[in-house]
Amino acid sequence: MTDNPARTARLGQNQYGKAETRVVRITREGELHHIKDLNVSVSLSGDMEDVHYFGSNANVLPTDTTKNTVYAFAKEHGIASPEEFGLLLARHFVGTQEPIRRARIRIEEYAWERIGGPDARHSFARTGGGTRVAQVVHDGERAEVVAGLKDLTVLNTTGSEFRGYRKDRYTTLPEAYDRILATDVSARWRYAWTGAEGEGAPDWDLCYRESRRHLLEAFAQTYSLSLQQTLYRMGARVVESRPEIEEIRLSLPNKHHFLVDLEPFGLENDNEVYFAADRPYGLIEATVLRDGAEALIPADLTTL
Ligand SMILES: O=c1[nH]c(=O)c2[nH]c(=O)[nH]c2[nH]1
Repeated sequence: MTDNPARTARLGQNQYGKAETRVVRITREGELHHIKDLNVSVSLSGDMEDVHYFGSNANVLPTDTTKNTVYAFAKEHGIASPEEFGLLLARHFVGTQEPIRRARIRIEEYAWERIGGPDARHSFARTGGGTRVAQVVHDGERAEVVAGLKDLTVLNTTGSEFRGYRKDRYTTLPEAYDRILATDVSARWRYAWTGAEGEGAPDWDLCYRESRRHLLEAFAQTYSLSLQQTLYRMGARVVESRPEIEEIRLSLPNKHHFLVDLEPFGLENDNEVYFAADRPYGLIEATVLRDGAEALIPADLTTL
């Protein structure tokens, strides 16, 4: 079987797996406990014509099994980093199941910080400060690792202008000489590493920590003439500082803060009271590449 039973239709791109398996792994060193908290989505593809055309499940590893594998691997291998855990899973599915040719593992990691003072060993609070994300794709030969973060909310209370822009008969926006600049940073960066023989893997945790730090420092240190300019500086800082990274894509909503008109109350608003609008928002997105690198991160980060 593999013949298409229909005359005018054929199967296109397809993938399957268990989405959003939530796994919490506790590691205990005596009374000192460590926590890793992940949301893991598995997508497998390969020789899947027969299940779609004829309902033959002979090539289908159940999605339930992929979920169980996530839990079993958390026990057997622990979770060093989302990138490493994703690579372990991707290599396992492609390496042990003949019909599966490609595995994509997407992981979100929720961070916890210790609470309870100096003696705290087993109490944690979920941190704000964004969610770490990683995606690993493995096709039996090459690996591609794209990592990043999302929902990291940042704000500058000064050091931001927006003026000198084009104006037409619909333009009402007043020029801003000193505005609030706020955004939720969503960033994805692609590693040059492909998992070839003898190629040492990057230190995933270090690269994550440092890239996050560079993004935040560039946001804070850039005197902004537009969010576009700030975005470019943030991306360029990462590419210039981390040789492991070939390409970074940023998606930055411009979280507008409008000065409230206090005149009706006989009060002056000297850049002190703002209305924080949640929508609509400007959406500024761009990729920053190392010279000579290929742009491989998709334009729409919500699909990644
Ligand atoms: O930083 C900005 N970039 C824009 O393109 C834009 N457009 C707008 O209305 N406000 C802003 N701010």
